[in-house]
Amino acid sequence: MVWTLISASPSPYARKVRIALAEKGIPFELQTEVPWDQTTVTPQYNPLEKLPVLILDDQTAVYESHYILEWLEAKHPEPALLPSDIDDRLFAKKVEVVCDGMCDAMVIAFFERLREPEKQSEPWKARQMRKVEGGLRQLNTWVEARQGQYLVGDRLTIADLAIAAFLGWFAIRWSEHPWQSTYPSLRQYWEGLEELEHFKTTRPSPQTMKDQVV
Ligand SMILES: N[C@@H](CCC(=O)N[C@@H](CS(=O)(=O)O)C(=O)NCC(=O)O)C(=O)O
Repeated sequence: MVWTLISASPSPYARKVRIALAEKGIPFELQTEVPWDQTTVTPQYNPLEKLPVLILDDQTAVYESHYILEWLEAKHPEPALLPSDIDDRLFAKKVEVVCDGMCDAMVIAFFERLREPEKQSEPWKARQMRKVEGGLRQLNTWVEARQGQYLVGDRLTIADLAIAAFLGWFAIRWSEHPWQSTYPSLRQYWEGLEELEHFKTTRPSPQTMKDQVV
């Protein structure tokens, strides 16, 4: 029996896991859902009602993308998606923290904008977008300091998966944002990753939400 990954077509969090499973040669069935619709089965597997969820042969579930990646690294260490040097490992995880946090801020801002205009909080939206702008500045600084194609060391790591997952999603979620001209090094690094086999096959696409969320 193969594992099942509950995913959503735009999900940057799920894309990290889809790439990691493919890089590690682990077969899995992709179950694409809209977690915001009442038809979703996500809550049956994750009390936090969030995807991605990796469902194992015994129907137990692994959830929270950063934890799923840590779990995969522990259970299927080859090929490694974390460097062997402990400081490089911790740095790769720090990069994932920033990218996941930028995704979280974008999700909060997205739903704030779904409220009636008079119910939207401008300072709350501004606070979320500051996190995205600060995160982009930080990613660009890190990318400009890298040695080669990858962010950490000379091989693909979760840092690359996290940055590409955020930027790929951001590029469709907020296509008019000027980050690609403001940060040409970040764009060039991201474009290089998107040419890799398992990045090509996991490109994000928009989803249609049926039910009211906020
Ligand atoms: N911290 C979580 C965030 C996952 C998350 O927010 N998933 C969204 C879907 S998507 O934004 O990735 O497309 C979700 O299931 N949201 C449903 C909910 O929050 O109730 C992770 O890293 O896995």
